Amino acid sequence: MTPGIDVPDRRGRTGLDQAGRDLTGNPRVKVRDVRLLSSDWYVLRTTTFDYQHADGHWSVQQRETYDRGNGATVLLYDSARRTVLLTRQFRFPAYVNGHPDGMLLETAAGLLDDEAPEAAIRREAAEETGHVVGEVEHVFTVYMSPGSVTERLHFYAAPYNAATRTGRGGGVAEEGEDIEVVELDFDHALDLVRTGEIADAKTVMLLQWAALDGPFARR
Ligand SMILES: Nc1nc2c(ncn2[C@@H]2O[C@H](COP(=O)(O)OP(=O)(O)O[C@H]3O[C@H](CO)[C@@H](O)[C@H](O)[C@@H]3O)[C@@H](O)[C@H]2O)c(=O)[nH]1
Ligand SMILES: [Mg+2]
Repeated sequence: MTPGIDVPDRRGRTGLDQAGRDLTGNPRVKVRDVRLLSSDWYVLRTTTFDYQHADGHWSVQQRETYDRGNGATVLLYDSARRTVLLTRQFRFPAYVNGHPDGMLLETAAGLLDDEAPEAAIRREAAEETGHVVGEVEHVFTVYMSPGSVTERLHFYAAPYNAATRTGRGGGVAEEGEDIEVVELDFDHALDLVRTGEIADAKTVMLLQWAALDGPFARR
């Protein structure tokens, strides 16, 4: 009996070794085996598959995948005041890998929790920043780290202003979240990308999109 496979793990999941076994979309890939390495919070698997190379020969490959589900993020912007609303929170994985204090400036974001991406991002924006936004604009949906992490991240943008503020934000305290809401002048935010002080991929992508194609683009 293995938690996460035949009996529930601590988050109630079973069958975690089934992912990918039924894939048929790519005739050059035949999944042979899926081994669950960890399901303590998110899920780590190693998958063995036959892979047909471009020259026709087959080889056996093994790849670890880290599965934390899918996520969504939103750039909150105020065109009239030329500002954006970001969050600052402690990120241990960044801290342990060279970030000076692990306090990252990021666009509001979160995991989907079985919701549709648009519903999830409205909930996360409200929880993290205290703003209940109206229409959200879909920007793009991308794989953030396709060699190892399964996650697809859905990107959105939405206007905010004094009228959309309904609470203080800060995240869900019971989940251990401790999030500071940070309003920045848009040009200052772009400067922080240049200096490396904004070092979170989704945030860099949304700020550059806003300058190139979004609300602050020169047209
Ligand atoms: N106990 C426990 N809790 C965890 C663990 N990992 C995460 N959590 C909790 O799970 C929740 C995740 O918060 P969300 O707001 O849903 O996700 P996020 O971490 O902000 O993720 C967003 O940013 C990521 C980094 O850029 C993105 O990868 C992700 O797609 C999303 O946009 C938080 O309450 C966090 O404390 C863990 O190992 N153990
Ligand atoms: Mg979050």
